[in-house]
Amino acid sequence: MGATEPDPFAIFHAPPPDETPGERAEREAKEVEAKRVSDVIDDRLRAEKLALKKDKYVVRVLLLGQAESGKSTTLKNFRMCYARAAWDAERGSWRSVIQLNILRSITTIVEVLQAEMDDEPIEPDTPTMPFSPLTPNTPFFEPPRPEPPALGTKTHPISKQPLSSLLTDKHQLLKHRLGPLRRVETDLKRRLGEGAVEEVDGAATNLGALGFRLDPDSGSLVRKQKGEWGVRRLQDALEKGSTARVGSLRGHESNDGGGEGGEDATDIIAGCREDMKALWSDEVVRVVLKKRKLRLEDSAGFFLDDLDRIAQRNYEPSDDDVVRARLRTLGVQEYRISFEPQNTGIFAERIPILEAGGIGGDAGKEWLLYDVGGSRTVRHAWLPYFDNVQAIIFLARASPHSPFIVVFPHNSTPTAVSCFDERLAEDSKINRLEDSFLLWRSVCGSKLLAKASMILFLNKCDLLKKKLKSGVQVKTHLPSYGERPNDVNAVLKYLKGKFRDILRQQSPELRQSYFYATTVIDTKATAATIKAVKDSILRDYLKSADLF
Ligand SMILES: Nc1nc2c(ncn2[C@@H]2O[C@H](COP(=O)(O)OP(=O)(O)OP(=O)(O)O)[C@@H](O)[C@H]2O)c(=O)[nH]1
Ligand SMILES: [Mg+2]
Repeated sequence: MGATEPDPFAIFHAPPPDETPGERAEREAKEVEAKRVSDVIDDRLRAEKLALKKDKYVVRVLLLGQAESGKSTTLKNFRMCYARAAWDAERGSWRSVIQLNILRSITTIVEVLQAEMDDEPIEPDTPTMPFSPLTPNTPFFEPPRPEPPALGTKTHPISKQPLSSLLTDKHQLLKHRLGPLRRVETDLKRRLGEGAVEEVDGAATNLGALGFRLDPDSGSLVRKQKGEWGVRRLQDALEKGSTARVGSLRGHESNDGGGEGGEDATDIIAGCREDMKALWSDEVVRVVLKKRKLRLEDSAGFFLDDLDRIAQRNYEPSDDDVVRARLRTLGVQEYRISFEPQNTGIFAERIPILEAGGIGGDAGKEWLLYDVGGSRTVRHAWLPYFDNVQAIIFLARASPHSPFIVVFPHNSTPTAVSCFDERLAEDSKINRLEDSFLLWRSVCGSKLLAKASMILFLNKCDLLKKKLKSGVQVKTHLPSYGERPNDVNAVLKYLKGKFRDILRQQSPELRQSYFYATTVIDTKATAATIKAVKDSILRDYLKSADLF
């Protein structure tokens, strides 16, 4: 239509010929309002379109796997490599988590000593889940079922050997002097946990079978729930934890665990450094721990060998400390990482081509990484995140694991420690591995995830190495392992084969897959793995989006 031609619709918009000045004012006001509303709608549509366009180019990666398999630790490695500024800003606030990890170890030892002094019997071994054949399509997001005791599992108490004669006034004194640390621990727990205390996967630790719970008011463990804590919003928890102040060791209760009059948790911990060191280095204490099958040095968040460095007033966590710190994830944590083209290898090569073609110049720059809680009770929270996922990084523990629960009668402190007890280890290990296989099977078989690349980390290779070196025979714990060599490479090959078979059988369609043997607390080695993973995810993403 030419610019000079009359608008045929103008008649519909024209004011009535007999319009009064009042009507005119009213009409004009209505027109202004209509225009405003129309503009708002247009803006919103534009924003939505832009967001949709941007969203299309966001790479979504989910970290999945059992509890304590190393998901959060892997994510820490990612952030250390590719979100350095945010990582540096957050590092200091991990101090309270590391302190809590230390306090947990100390109060556990104190509890053990008390149990030994009281000549408490060691509880019978925990009944374990019977090994069942892998069932196709087993849903993993169901609430946990109570676990029946293993068929034919014998429970006979470990013989009582009172060490009380070796426990002297020195131990009483240490116990007395370190006793108040429990209050600091309680306070840190309360702050870091933000009341988000949930029941934990019984299958992973056998605690479900025993039934413990963490009392949110006192922060102490009582039967029927679990002795760890978790957070929904990590940053919030870290911030709160880092400001923890507690009542003085000399007596008065803290107000909400803190307040102006309280001592800083760091001061109290620094003040107890020599006593904590004396406790941990005491030979009799080591014998008691061994007797009660507590291998703290192999447990998550172990820092007792670093007390000289960490129990200081001016302690600042190092990268390695943060990587080794243990804070259980509950719910789903989302992390955004923006990759800069110059640092992204394959991505850097492709960007000019993509931009020249005018398509998806931003493709693959923005990543959303989702870290989830791995215990059975929180797996239901994974499902809403399965949509539109580019890759799954699945963490499985390479190390045969036999959680052994020591039950303390007073104010119970259950501790799952990776150590081998011949009787228990066999069942527990198989169950744990079975759970991991079932989980992997469910993830591989999910139709929602059919197009996602699958990346498997067989993690905790350092522990595997350590255990094999100590003489543990894999076939004892995993009968199907047969007569294969009892060395790291053979075990990894065997596990990889199993996981690969499941992937092939269960995947709804052909997909990319990658397998890595990892020790994600080794940040240097992991940096290389993470880079390879990033590049392959990106390559697959660009291919799938027809941008490559
Ligand atoms: N020795 C050793 N420890 C590891 C390794 N990977 C992780 N850890 C430690 O194991 C503990 C548990 O790791 P997380 O990353 O918190 O486990 P997760 O899978 O996030 O566990 P949830 O949050 O409970 O699901 C932490 O204290 C880590 O430092 C490893 O390769 N070797
Ligand atoms: Mg985690």
